[in-house]
Amino acid sequence: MEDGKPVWAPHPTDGFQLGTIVDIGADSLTIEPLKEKGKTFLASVSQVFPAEDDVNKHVEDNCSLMYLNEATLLNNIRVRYSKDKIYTYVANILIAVNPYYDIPKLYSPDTIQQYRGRSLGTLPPHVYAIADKAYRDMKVLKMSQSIIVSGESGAGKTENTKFILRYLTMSYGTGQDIDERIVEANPLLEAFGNAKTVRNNNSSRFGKFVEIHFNGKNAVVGGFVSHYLLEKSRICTQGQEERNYHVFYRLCAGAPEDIREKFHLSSPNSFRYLNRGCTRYFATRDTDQKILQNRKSSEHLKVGPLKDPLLDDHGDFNRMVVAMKKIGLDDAEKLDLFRVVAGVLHLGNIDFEEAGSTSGGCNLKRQSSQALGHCAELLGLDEEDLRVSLTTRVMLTTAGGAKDTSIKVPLKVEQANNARDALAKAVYSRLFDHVVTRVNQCFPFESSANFIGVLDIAGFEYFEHNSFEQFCINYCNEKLQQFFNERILKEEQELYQREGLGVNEVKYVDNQDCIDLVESKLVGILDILDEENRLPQPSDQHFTETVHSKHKNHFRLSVPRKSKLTVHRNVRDDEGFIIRHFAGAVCYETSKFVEKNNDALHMSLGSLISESKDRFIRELFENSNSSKDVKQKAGKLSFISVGNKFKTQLNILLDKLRSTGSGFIRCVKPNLKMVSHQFEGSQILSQLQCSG
Ligand SMILES: Nc1ncnc2c1ncn2[C@@H]1O[C@H](COP(=O)(O)OP(=O)(O)OP(=O)(O)O)[C@@H](O)[C@H]1O
Repeated sequence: MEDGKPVWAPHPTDGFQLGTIVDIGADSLTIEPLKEKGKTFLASVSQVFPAEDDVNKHVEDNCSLMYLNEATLLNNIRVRYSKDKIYTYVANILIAVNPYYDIPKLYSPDTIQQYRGRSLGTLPPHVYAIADKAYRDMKVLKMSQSIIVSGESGAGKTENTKFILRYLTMSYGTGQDIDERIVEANPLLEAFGNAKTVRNNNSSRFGKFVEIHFNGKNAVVGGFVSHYLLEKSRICTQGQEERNYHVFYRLCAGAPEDIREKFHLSSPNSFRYLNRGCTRYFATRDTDQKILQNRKSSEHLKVGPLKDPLLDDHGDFNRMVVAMKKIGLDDAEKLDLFRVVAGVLHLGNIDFEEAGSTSGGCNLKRQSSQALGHCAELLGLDEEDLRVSLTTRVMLTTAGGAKDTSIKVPLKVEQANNARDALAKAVYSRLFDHVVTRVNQCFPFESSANFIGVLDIAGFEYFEHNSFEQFCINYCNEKLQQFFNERILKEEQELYQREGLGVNEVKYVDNQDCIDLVESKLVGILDILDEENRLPQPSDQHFTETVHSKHKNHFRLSVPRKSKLTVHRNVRDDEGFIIRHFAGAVCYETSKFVEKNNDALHMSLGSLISESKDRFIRELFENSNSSKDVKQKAGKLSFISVGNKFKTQLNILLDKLRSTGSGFIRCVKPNLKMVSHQFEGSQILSQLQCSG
């Protein structure tokens, strides 16, 4: 840094500000901001960076900045964003800032045409350029390719994924039905797997890897979607400002009268699984008038609809129906899907009260009988069987003279509530699996030469309270970061060395120890959790204590009281742990880890649902709780591990990624208000740091 020349120094909201160095201390610098002459502040030497001569100039590739550092990179993105240039390269990696509005012509068919077959860098940075590079690499190297799209919730991963899919099918499709089906599959997946959260009105609550397959002549022949970790807690409860999955509201708002009657639908107000969250519909002024008054919640009637340029529950219902038709679902299949969604809503309305006898059990509340009837009817169950299965649990005796005799154990109100919610989660998540399977059947291919896969999965997450969901997603991000390091840093450096280029070694932290902490056999956190689940009386506390005792001096693990944040210091040692991730330390609260790690229904519910009179419901539960299985497992604790299933899926995914060429897109959310033209520097900086 030269004397008197402007530098970038930290700023609490903008990330960095321009200033000049007025004094140099042992390890800090005194800075005078350009905007506030006469006022000075101290900054550590490591946080002050040289500025470009012209800070209003911008470049398409950050690597061509005179000084490449955190501050100049942030400034370059800021200047470009102010000119609607949301895409910027860092060598081959694309940074994409969410504009939160439609930039004219940015994704038009003409633009698609322009990028076709053009090398990276010949046209302005664009997601299409990354898609085309993947295609050309696939063609030239005769090797499948992957594009990893990452970023926090609301950063634009799903939108960019869709742009890639549309680009590839439009540019390299055969112009046949299959191209349209690949694009049309999205609204369907989004209806069942996306929801309004405080961070994103259309948040994907599952991860996905979408493959587009090509034949030997490099034309599109089909597609395949793999999905990961649907957020199940949302099916039963949502935060006050959040909603359940879109399909519930779309059905309530948009279903024609005959469907509404058949499935006994009404406003979101009247369903427990909806009315504890936000019950308003997304609508425009016009579409709001199309929704019948008796389908609107009191909240909606009072404050009006939610607004989002891309969402409209009434219109989206019709679009969803059209998408179903286009991908080949007939009317009966469509009604099957709606029926199960409605069945879940009625199931949620079943309430229990203490039985008032000495049994310690519970009964259904009288006013729940209608909900019970509707639910049983829609899910093809016997009303009485459903009542009994929700309020009692069957156990087989394992010893003594009466071995293998089944006994009915009454459930307490809280246990019955849990059983009901577990059934709702199981039914809905099976339904979601079915939607994905069905989507995959609609673009089948017999064989393919290569594929281009696009990974759209949640980025690193840390909130004030973090649970099993964040634990899984951050474990996934550790694995992806390791892959990124391997691909971008390690392989590039090896190349430089091979070619004898004197490039300074870029240091990065190997995170294998963190991955091992989670996934090692027996001593890894996932295996410790499974072990806990198999105990006769598993508990979150015991699990947490075991984690701490097995990894006492692990560099990556510590107890919550060592946190820098007060909220975490209040968490007891047996209530949580801190993991030092590559992107920062996260405190996980382990309450419900045991429950969330188990996908099995209790025995009575398992056999009830898998023996439904309804063919569709039976098919959803095929290969899971078959009655034979259940009987065999009787006496033992039924347990299906969520964590280890995810680990297996993730390892398959990573093997796949390692066997393909790769491209990376880092999506950035410009502000927390979800509005256009607002660049909040400091939080963007932390996203860039999180992405390594
Ligand atoms: N390129 C874009 N142009 C216009 N609007 C965009 C663009 N990218 C994103 N958006 C807007 O931002 C919203 C959030 O984007 P998106 O759903 O893709 O985020 P995400 O990273 O997938 O989030 P999540 O992890 O919650 O699913 C979109 O619904 C859309 O309104």
